Amino acid sequence: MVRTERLTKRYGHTTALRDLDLEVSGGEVFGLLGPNGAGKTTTLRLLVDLIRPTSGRVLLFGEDVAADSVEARRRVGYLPGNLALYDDLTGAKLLKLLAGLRNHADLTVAHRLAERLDLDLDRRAGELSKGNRQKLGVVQAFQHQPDLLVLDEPASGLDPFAQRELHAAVREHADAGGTVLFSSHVLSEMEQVADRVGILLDGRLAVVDRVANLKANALRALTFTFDTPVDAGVFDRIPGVRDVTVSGCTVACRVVGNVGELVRAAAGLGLVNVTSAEPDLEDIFLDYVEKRESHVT
Ligand SMILES: Nc1ncnc2c1ncn2[C@@H]1O[C@H](COP(=O)(O)OP(=O)(O)OP(=O)(O)O)[C@@H](O)[C@H]1O
Repeated sequence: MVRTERLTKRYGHTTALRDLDLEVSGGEVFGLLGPNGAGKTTTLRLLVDLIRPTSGRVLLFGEDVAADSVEARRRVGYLPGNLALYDDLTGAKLLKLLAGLRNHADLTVAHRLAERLDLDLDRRAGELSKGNRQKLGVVQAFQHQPDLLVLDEPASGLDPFAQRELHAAVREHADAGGTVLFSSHVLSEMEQVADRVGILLDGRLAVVDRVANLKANALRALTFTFDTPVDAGVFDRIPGVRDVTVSGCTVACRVVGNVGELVRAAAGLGLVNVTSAEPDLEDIFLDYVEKRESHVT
């Protein structure tokens, strides 16, 4: 459905994206994850041919997007990161206008999704709150039931209820054979909905993997508090545990994989409290680099 070949975009001296090779199949939800400025928006805009690459190419449905195929464009739904709406139109009129531009008269899907997201289509776009504007953007991307959905940070500004409905709609779209590419800063969002995740850092695709693999292989930071000071050696000996630091009654460490043995050992030492931090993107990326280098040497 989607294939990029050495896709590169430069803005003056800034390389926003370099040598991206990516393939996404029908029925797949692919999440593009990365910090600010990593190149996510650039990638998605290249995919929908809003901007053209410096080098490399994008194939959608087996066809080069630069070929300007109207047929291929009809099969794509896009939610831009910087959503612009006609503020004087109501949601219903705006959706009708956009559907008309695509020769798509049936608004049933749009109305159903608006209802699920709790979006009032009778209000003018200019009167809508940020989150409700975002919902309208989501609905216009979905409304013609495109084969490919390209969504730039779709959950941004949505309340938890609307996020859950959005994620459900994304899953349903893929389960019906459609393809979804979406971007986010947040790993936990990927966990709920993506089949595979690509991590972009400084314009490079650093890792592509299933979410479960990324998480299972990531180092998790744990902090234990005990009722009396403990010996760090107990923790050092547990497989997968590293970077143990002790400060009074508190022990901090990082652990890869199963935390069962570590937690059991801690429980036997007068444990008062334990906190666990989600591995962040940078940590996951660094783990991968570390592992790759240790394979090479
Ligand atoms: N039109 C432009 N002109 C010049 N530089 C640009 C332009 N668009 C993007 N860039 C630069 O390209 C890089 C990638 O930007 P991009 O918007 O793709 O990142 P992003 O991952 O979507 O970031 P964010 O999460 O903040 O939206 C950044 O360094 C950005 O400053």
